[in-house]
Amino acid sequence: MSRAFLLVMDSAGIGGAPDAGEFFNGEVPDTGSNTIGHIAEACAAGRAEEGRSGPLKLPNLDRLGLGRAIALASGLEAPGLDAAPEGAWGAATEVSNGKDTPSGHWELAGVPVPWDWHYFPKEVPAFPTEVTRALMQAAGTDGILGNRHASGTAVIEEEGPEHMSTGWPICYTSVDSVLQIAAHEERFGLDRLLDMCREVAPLLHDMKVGRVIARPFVGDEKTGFTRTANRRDFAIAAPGRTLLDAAKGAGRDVHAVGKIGDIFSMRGVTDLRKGPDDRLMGHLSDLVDEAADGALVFANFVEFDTNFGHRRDVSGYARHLEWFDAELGKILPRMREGDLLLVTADHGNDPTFSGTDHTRERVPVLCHGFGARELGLMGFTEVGGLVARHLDIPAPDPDAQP
Ligand SMILES: O=P(O)(O)O[C@H]1O[C@H](CO)[C@@H](O)[C@H]1O
Ligand SMILES: [Mn+2]
Ligand SMILES: [Mn+2]
Repeated sequence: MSRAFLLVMDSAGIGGAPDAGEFFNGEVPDTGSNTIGHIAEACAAGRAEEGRSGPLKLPNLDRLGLGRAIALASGLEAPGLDAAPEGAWGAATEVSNGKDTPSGHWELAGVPVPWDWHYFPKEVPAFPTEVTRALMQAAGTDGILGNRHASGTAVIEEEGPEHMSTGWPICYTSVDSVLQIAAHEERFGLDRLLDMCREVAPLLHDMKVGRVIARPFVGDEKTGFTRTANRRDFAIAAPGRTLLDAAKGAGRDVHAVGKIGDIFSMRGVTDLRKGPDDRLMGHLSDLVDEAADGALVFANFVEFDTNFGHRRDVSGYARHLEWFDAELGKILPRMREGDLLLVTADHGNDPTFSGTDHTRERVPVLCHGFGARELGLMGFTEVGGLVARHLDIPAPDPDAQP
């Protein structure tokens, strides 16, 4: 038996989604967005020179077939990504009606989202009275701050001082189906924030709001406020039998690295390892040695998205890609005979694009362990199917009980 390592570079899309025009950044449709492709172009043109320099260097991802996958997905010949593939490569197209993390991950794990998510309106207040009341009750406060669409880093700068004086939680949303709660780890308390999220989550899930997200931060008015790695997502449980359910049901170890545990509400997970991305890479490296035959290792690297995509930081995104690629170069030679390592993404977040939100894109499917071949265009669910077949476990099934 052999293992499967499924790695999600959060938001590392490669353009070309046929329905991109139905998704928006503000008023601008996502048509033409291409996260990795546009980063490669910006790097080649000398427009991504902060903390790095020159053309985008991703030799390991490219050897797996990244450049070919970008061309297949979007028609773009990405500068510097022109290696002859040694891996099995393709590009996947999403069908779920959402360009968010849970939609992408569930569908990759074999279960597309069967409902329309609820989104809060771009009004102030954004939340209906029922929700605001529930938030105040769960916090034990006389009010909440925010109550609008906001960027998470901006909203803690804007509302942080009042949060420190009143102790009221900062509640905000985005174009995604989320209710986010930011609170100071000491002033408000991390455990209290997590309890608050846990308490209001069922009400929001009933409304088909995908996630309640705890966004703890530290700092003060003088030095500024910074978010910590203690983010927690309280997500609706996936409908149907996911890849994780299938693996756990077959008696396999399922190692969730990063936010995978949160995204799947811990269902189908037997071991959870968290931390910032550099620590996640350490966990992944440990699991290359430790994971048992037949195990599924499912990892999400979130910083592409949170630190660079939403921040429209092209140099930062390029740096993180180059870091990931270099780390992958140390992991790949340590794969055992019969192991599968598959690198993919859950949606786009093109840092060269309009707005600050995700972009609807196809994603790469890059495999080590299947030899060199073209997998072509496929659906997101086929990624879960490929992994299940490799592990010789039942296929994920959206219509089956978990
Ligand atoms: O601006 P921040 O708080 O990082 O928000 C981002 O994080 C949310 C969850 O991934 C997304 O909906 C996006 O808006
Ligand atoms: Mn994501
Ligand atoms: Mn995001």
